[in-house]
Amino acid sequence: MALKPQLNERILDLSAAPGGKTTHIAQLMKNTGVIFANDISKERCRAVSANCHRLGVNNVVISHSDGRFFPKTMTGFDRVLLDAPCTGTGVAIKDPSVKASKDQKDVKRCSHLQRELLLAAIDCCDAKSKKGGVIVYSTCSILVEENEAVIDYALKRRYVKLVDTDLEFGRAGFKNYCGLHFHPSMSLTRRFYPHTHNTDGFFVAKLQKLNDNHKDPGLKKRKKARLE
Ligand SMILES: C[S@@+](CC[C@H](N)C(=O)[O-])C[C@H]1O[C@@H](n2cnc3c(N)ncnc32)[C@H](O)[C@@H]1O
Repeated sequence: MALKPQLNERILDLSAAPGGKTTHIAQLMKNTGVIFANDISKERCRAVSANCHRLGVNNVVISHSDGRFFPKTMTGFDRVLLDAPCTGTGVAIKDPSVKASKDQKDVKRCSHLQRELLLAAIDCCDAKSKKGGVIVYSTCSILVEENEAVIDYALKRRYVKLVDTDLEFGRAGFKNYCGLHFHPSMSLTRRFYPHTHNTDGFFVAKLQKLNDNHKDPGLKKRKKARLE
């Protein structure tokens, strides 16, 4: 797992239901430390609770709130996972209805929400954490709008850098795509395809937080305009 949780850490799973990854993280942490498992859906939070009980997990605190506002409640996590809500284009092989039920509006809506959630995930993470300061972003979509474009947006707004996912297979993320140009480090992200890797279509990026400030994306342009 790209998140690489360590014993006794403070972990946040920002959109956690039904809890597949939360319970796996708990297992890797041998039930030590604490995992905050949040999801916007109260109904789906019940599934997180049921799965934790079923698997003997006892280091999880479950909350249901809109992850975009989570930094207002709590920050200072060693590691944060955002397994983001997405169009699910990567699982079309299992659920062909995705192909007909999603349109460009859904893609835009998801991409917008993913950007907001990723900034929130970064803001919840502690850049000074001795062991961590790590954020993992994943989707089960293969669309650039939901993956590289979201990461690129965050790189411009927060002090984070892409690091190796340590995953042994998968293709490199796109640095350029249909006239869009992303940060050169985008090759550190990983794409997975059903026809190549015999998995669901999936995307994973790992970010290291460098400091807790926010970047001002318009600053360079304004400085340049002042000099001209
Ligand atoms: C891909 S699923 C997460 C799957 C989970 N990581 C697992 O392994 O079981 C995405 C989740 O995001 C939740 N979600 C959607 N919008 C959200 C928001 N604004 N804040 C928090 N969670 C949200 C959905 O309810 C859904 O459960």
